[in-house]
Amino acid sequence: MSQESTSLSFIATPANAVNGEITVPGDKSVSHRSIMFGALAEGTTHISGFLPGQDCLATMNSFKAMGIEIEGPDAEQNVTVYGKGLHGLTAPEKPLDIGNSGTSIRLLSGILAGQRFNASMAGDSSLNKRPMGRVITPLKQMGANIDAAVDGTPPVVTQALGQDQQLNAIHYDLPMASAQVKSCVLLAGMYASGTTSVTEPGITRDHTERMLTAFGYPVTVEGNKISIEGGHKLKACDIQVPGDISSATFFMVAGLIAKEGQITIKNVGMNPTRIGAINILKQMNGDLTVMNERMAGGEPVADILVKSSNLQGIDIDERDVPLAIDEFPAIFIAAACATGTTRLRGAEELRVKESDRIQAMADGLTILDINCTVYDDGIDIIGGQITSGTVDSQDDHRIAMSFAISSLRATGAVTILDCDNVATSFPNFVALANQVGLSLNQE
Ligand SMILES: O=C(O)C1=C[C@@H](OP(=O)(O)O)[C@@H](O)[C@H](O)C1
Ligand SMILES: C=C(OP(=O)(O)O)C(=O)O
Repeated sequence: MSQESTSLSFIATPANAVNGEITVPGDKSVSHRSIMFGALAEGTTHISGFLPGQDCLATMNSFKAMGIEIEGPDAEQNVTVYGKGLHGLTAPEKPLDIGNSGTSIRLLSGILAGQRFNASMAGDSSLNKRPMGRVITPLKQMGANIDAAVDGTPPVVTQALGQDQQLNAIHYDLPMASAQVKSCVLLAGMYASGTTSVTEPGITRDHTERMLTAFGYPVTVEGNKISIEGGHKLKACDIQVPGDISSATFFMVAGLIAKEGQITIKNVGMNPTRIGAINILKQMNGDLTVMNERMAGGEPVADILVKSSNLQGIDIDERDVPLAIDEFPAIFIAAACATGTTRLRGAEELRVKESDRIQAMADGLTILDINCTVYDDGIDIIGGQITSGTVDSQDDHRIAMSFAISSLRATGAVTILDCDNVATSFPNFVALANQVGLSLNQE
């Protein structure tokens, strides 16, 4: 499986102002799903604005290994997927290498559970520590022959369904607010006889539901219950991937904490299930203006104007947690630069991401002389003066990028170890950061 990372470091030296207009790369969740649905659809799907990050390329390569012809991404990030229908995948010759991507392995588990061939998936050292029991439990209830290692981590291994066997439809109450688990069960539901449904304990990103509809597959949403009947078809369509709000958040926080300046971030996806970071940063007194709201490819998008602000600590509303789940490392940097204390609770899911993001951020903030107290499901951060030092990203892209922007308010250089995985979600982060005025070097 994937090699250990080769230890790229970032050296971020303080800078006063950020300025300019940028466009961030395509949304990771939408890019993954565009390949998956395109591959399982009948006809040719054209994708524009695809994210050429390692995570989405792992999804693409997995479908190529299962016989799907895919062209691109070209220089404009266009991708063409020649779909073969719900039953057109063929057995991969080797285990699928999923790299660093939790979304790929969990959504693919739902798809592979419905196939008539055996398959196996594993990834890098970070992914191979993440919990897969959360998808294996509902898939086994559906009659899938799927397993992971004894401790519930990858490899995830699926055995072919028998010639006359189909998955059973189930109702599943999600034990945690997870769009990956919800999507996994809905994808398996396409291969089940009858209607499969899930209820979620909190609203999570709804890109799967939106894309099923865009591909002409009926899906019903009633409150927090989503239902899908097996046996329908996906029909190829064109997908415009919006800019990733999770990537944009690093530049929102950069613009807010910088002592001077303003940044405009163009074409950011504004799906209501993803805007928790905007809600939280506005409550912290952040000067963010959402402009030119419009629809593109079935998803709302807008431009965001960000101005230097005096941030205030807040108690984060727990309802915003799943809507901002990937943005907390960057929000913690905003909290470190705010006046007073920011309190987060109900965010235990942060402990099972690419790293334990509560502990990884607390470790780095402590090295930079910011006081914080860690809880099982959250953290208190007391705003203060960020100093300088060497922090470990723990191989987690979002931890690396968050500490890179912390340098805007540091008294000296912030060195960040193990930054290779920034390429999983944001390949041109360093170039864009330097373009707006950060001082970021790599070695
Ligand atoms: O469905 C998705 O595309 C994602 C769901 C979230 O994970 P969980 O479902 O584990 O919360 C998120 O953290 C991840 O980056 C992408
Ligand atoms: C958690 C993340 O991704 P994944 O679960 O797909 O690895 C992320 O990108 O922050």
